Amino acid sequence: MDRNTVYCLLCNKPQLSIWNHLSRVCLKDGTAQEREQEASRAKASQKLFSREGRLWSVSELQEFCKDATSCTKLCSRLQSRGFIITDTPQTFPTQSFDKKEILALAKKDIEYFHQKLVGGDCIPNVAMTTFRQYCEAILMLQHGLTAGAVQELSVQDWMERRASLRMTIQEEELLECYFKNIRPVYLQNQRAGSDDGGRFFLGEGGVPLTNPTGDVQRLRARYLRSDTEDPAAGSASHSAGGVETSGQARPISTKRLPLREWDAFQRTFPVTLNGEPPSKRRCVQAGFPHYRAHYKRWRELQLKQRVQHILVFLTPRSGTGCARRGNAPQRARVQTALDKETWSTNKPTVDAVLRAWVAPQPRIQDSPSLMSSISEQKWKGLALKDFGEEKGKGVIALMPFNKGDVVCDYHGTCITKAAGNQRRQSGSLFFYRDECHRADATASPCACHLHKDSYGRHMNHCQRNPNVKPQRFTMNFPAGPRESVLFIALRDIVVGEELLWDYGV
Ligand SMILES: C[S@@+](CC[C@H](N)C(=O)[O-])C[C@H]1O[C@@H](n2cnc3c(N)ncnc32)[C@H](O)[C@@H]1O
Repeated sequence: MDRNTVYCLLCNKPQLSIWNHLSRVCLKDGTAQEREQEASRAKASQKLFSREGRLWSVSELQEFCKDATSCTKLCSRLQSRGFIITDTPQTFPTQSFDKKEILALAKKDIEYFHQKLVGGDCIPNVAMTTFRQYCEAILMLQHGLTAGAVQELSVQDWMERRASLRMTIQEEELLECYFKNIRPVYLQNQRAGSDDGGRFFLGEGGVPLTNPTGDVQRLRARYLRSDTEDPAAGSASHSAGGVETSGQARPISTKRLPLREWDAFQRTFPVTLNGEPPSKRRCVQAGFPHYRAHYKRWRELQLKQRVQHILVFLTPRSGTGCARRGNAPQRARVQTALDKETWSTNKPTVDAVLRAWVAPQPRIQDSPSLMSSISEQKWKGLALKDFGEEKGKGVIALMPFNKGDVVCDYHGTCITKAAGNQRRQSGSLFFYRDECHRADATASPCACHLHKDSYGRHMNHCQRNPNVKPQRFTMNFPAGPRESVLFIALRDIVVGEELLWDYGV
């Protein structure tokens, strides 16, 4: 090609004189200024291509070309057309490359959802799971951690020893994003009586993972599917908002919907309580080829919304006396509530509503889950953090707390005022105001939990802007009433915030 040849970016053809070409063909009706701009754009593009565009590295190609054979073919084709290929290995790597390729294939999706999470957006559940699986895969495939080590990784390891993992900045950002945005959601899902064990990786229900190897396999299955389009192409082309509009997409299951495509679909056609899913024509016109899978998932989410709507309707409001607190609603009442709606299709059944029903929260004093947390000293969503010499340890939130939530207790023995005054030198006495008793948390570990350090005694002081306050409750334990001091959130608390209370000193 002549060194003056420039590709016209409007017709994508090589031109010996771009200016003449634009004035005669592609911009013959344009102004001189428009031609000038277009010619500069084409020349700049040509320069960029000569400087950088011919250069490809094998590792870059491996991102798009999943198996070694295709990658070898692609390299030789590009070389035959004048491209320069760097870092060509003697033979293409086999085993280790095959394993790691999943990181490259899923990368675009993960980066997309990373942006969303960092920007404060919610992402679909399936995207959260994939994101977590990707983080596990980074540690196992890129950094050689065993499945056991990934499973055992603790929150303290992450907060204090993550440097030893020697991750890249981007890898560290992804794992921190999981920690700050996804793990807290899982913790909030946790059922009473379950325990996160202080582990870094949790399943959707807020309990430790049991099978990181299986997770990496599931990640592979999502991206290395053989019965649909090339996953790399799927990931790259299904950009948010619009995707392949030409050609027939083969039907796929809802589980295999490209993640970003579903996310974009939900934003384009939000699921509403009384709406209809979009028609196939609208769906395809908007650039979403997998109509059936979208349609099915849209209806599944609508059904969930409808179940929740009926449950809210059936929840007793104070003073109405329509159902006794704590009792599941009667079938007839559920049926009546359903009959009041105008839904003719996608209508939940009475059984589905009853299955989703959860008993309303009992009063603090009667809450079995709080009593269990107090006796077992298991409080979720908290961690100890070392703030350095002067301040020492403190407690931080690992999940959001709402104003009024019980965060943890001040675990100590109840002693008399006189005994408390004698031990006053200690920094771990809690003084009930205008009462004749003290809570003493001096002993650590305490006699009742020899292997545990309680959170309450490590909470630091803040006079100006405390976010929790201690409050005394008489808890109605089955064995009899017991005095407890509970820390209550004074406002909404976000992940990573230190919990502080006003010592009143
Ligand atoms: C109940 S302990 C709190 C936990 C303690 N930081 C630890 O390492 O276990 C109270 C002690 O923590 C330290 N402390 C509490 N709040 C502090 C603050 N805002 N600034 C500095 N030190 C503080 C003081 O040494 C105080 O005597």
